[in-house]
Amino acid sequence: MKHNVLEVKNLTFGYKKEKLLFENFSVFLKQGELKAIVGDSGAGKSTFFELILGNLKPQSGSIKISRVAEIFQDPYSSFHPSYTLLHQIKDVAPLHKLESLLENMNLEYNLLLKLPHELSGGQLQRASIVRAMLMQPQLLLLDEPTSALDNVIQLEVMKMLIKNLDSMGMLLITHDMDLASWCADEIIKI
Ligand SMILES: Nc1ncnc2c1ncn2[C@@H]1O[C@H](COP(=O)(O)OP(=O)(O)OP(=O)(O)O)[C@@H](O)[C@H]1O
Repeated sequence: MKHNVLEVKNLTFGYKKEKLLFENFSVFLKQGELKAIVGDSGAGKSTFFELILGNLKPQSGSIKISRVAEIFQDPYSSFHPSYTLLHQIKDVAPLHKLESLLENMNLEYNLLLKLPHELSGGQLQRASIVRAMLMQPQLLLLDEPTSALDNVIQLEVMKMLIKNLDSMGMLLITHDMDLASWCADEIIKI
């Protein structure tokens, strides 16, 4: 039986009491599932991730999460500019799985010896996926992970992410309905 890696029950939250972004909102996510969160600008998508990560407190309801990692929109913001990628990857997790992950993500080891700005956006986003995977999360939060990349690379990066879906659940924020329909088990509109 696949277990829930995220349980959001009857969540109510608003920055101001008179303007609630979520009212009795529930989401359950299992290992091996990918659910997409879509909604207009300002609907509360990023706020939802902040609530899941515990950076904001709900007015009511409960949120239960498993070990979590996050991949951001802009891969350059995921890494410190003045240290090599290898340095920043080995800081988060043991490296024993590195070789197969690099192969999986189609990345040369030598690229890890470079500084972030020496890589292309697509290469760097793949490196940030390698780092997230090394953390062996059970829940992976993806906030527009491919929006800073060009169209061809977007699909390639999403395919590589999905290769890892077996061992975790993924929640994907996206504006791209085509992408959501292509990869998600369920689309949640907020
Ligand atoms: N710290 C804050 N204090 C007060 N209001 C906030 C705060 N952060 C966000 N908001 C408001 O809450 C609403 C939801 O913002 P949020 O960033 O979650 O939306 P979003 O769906 O992620 O939008 P986008 O698609 O544009 O990134 C917006 O109206 C925003 O102005």
